[in-house]
Amino acid sequence: MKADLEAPLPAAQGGSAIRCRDVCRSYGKLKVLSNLNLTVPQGHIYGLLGPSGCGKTTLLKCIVGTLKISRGHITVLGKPPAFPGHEVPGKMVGYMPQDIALYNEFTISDTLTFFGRIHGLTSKETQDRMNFLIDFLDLPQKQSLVRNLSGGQRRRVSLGAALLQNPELLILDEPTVGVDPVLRAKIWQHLVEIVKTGKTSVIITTHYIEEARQANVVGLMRNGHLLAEGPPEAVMKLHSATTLEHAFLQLCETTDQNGIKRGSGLQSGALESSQSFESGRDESEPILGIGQAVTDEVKCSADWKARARHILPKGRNIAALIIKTIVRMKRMPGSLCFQFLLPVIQISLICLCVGGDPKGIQVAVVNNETSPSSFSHSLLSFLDNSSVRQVPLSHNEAFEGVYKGEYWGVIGFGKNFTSYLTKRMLQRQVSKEVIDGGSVHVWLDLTNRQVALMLQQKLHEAFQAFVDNKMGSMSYLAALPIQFEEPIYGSLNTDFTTFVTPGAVLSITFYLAVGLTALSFVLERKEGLLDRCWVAGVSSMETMLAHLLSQLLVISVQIILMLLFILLVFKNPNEGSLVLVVVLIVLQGISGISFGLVISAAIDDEQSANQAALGIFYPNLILSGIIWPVECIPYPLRYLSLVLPQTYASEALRCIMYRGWGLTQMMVWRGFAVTMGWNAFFLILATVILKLRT
Ligand SMILES: Nc1ncnc2c1ncn2[C@@H]1O[C@H](COP(=O)(O)OP(=O)(O)OP(=O)(O)O)[C@@H](O)[C@H]1O
Repeated sequence: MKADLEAPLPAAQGGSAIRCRDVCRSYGKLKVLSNLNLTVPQGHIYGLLGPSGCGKTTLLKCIVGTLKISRGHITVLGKPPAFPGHEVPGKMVGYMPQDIALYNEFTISDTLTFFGRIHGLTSKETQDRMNFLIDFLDLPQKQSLVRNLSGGQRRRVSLGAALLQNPELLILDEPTVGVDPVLRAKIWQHLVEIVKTGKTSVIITTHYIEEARQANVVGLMRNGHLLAEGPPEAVMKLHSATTLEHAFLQLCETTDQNGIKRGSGLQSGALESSQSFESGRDESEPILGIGQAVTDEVKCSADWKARARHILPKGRNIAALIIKTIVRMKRMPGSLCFQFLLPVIQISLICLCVGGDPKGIQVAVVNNETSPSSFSHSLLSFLDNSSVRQVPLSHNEAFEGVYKGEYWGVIGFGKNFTSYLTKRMLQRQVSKEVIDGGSVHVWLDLTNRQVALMLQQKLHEAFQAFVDNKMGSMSYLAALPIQFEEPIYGSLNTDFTTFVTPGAVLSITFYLAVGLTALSFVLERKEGLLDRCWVAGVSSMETMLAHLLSQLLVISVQIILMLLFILLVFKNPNEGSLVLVVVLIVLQGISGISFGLVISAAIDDEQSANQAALGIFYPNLILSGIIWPVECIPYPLRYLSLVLPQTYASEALRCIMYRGWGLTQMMVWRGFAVTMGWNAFFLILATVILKLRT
């Protein structure tokens, strides 16, 4: 039978473009590829056929290196994928994933230019190839936006991106879905043409089994096994079938009858001893573990320079990714405005609505003195009218109003308030009755502490002003024996907003960066864009760096706008160095980006990413001492609070802005150190998760 299958291959083109030996891959407990052997000869078209879910895409992802195999061995164009110095992933391979995997905001021209940049093509080379591909693939005008194209047109643009750099190996995952029969024939004709040179090899999956007759070799896959591999005519002949589809059915029946079950380990025996066009493997061999010696394993080595080049990020790729982000931003002005305006709106709302003094608080006044020249009237005239609205009422009405929630308290004066207070001020010894009658009595609704505290403070201020007015230079006689001198830091009229603002700026910068990073990466991964760029030769490190740099541009504008608002519009004080202020906020933005990378590395869908970001938002905001001082947090929780990214950073920013401190002060450098520590931790964690998940 083997002889049958060996016969009709076209002229030998040298070695194999792809060799898979005993390849295994699982998703959790689901074993998708099981001891799979496959060989794509150099200069041939290999049609990989099989029912939906049999593992074709998984195999292609293992071949291009976006998925790591659990066991076995793969060589692509002579070396394992992602081997240092090897251009797979990279320029040598053109990959068209099953998903469209194109940036919707790009035009056709942008798309091809982007991949041209990554492959290091000159503008002229890209233009020439673009003109050819637009004509060949019957694409609309190159300035057409991808999002406005039909499904079939997008698929053809995706194919164009894979063909752009004339790669040595083309890996096409269902390129002809949604393509009309004329164009499908044209694509196959093109593939046949390009392999004729012997330099290009193609592996293609398709649901249209019959179109694979144009392939030089077909591999029939089922349940993660390769059932047969050989030239289409030979496979059909072997099963006395007139169509490939029929041959495939026959093969499935035969293997079912032979009791070949998934995971039994017998499949490769069935294939290699009988139906593979390639010979030479002893099926009694054990399945290979990683790192075990294999007879046909290619031994590769790379010197330290190649390894260093492999690890070091390439400026060309970073530049291409940054340009990509800028082009996308330009195409989404609404989203860009939102990114710039949202932090300004948020910080403005905080400055306007959080921490200020309550205004227009209704208070019932029960004044039993009737004379307008009485002390009670005089004292009430010093009460801040913008904060406290006095409503003169009878005793009963006043208390009823408070019980109904109409007033925040009752201020009461006895009918002899003026005479008792005068006695109290002038006489050394007075009776309790005089003390009582000469006091302002206040009953408060203390359910709102801020309102109650403000009322207490306003009453104290009014009394002090009244005493100053009545007693002039002798006012100290009626003052409390506690004197608040000029504050050392801050000013007497500092409100709580001043405390909240620095932490809020950090928190807004951090969370916007988390959200935008996580969302953009999760969406790019979901749409297959990250994988596609990776196969084109962009490393995870380059992707992260490019995102970091482009996001820094956005963060810088956000920070400038926020600072302009808090310093110039809301007149927040800043006694310290503006440079330190900006650097600390930028570092917090980088923390946000790094944390967003962690989320996107660990989570695949946007809903879970949103949940993760939201899940930590409130606990972090509350525990970081941003809206309420850390000193109020009970002890075991306070330790947790102190290790969070924004706790020491907020304190440091307040110290810079309000105390004018610099980096020599521990409370300032500690904020910078903790932020940088978190940055490093998040970046390392994201890299480790990414590595573990491939
Ligand atoms: N990321 C993943 N996590 C878990 N299971 C997965 C994942 N990707 C694929 N699978 C499962 O692996 C199996 C093989 O999927 P794969 O996409 O490789 O099949 P396929 O042959 O390409 O199918 P189709 O022809 O429909 O594209 C399927 O059962 C699929 O559900």
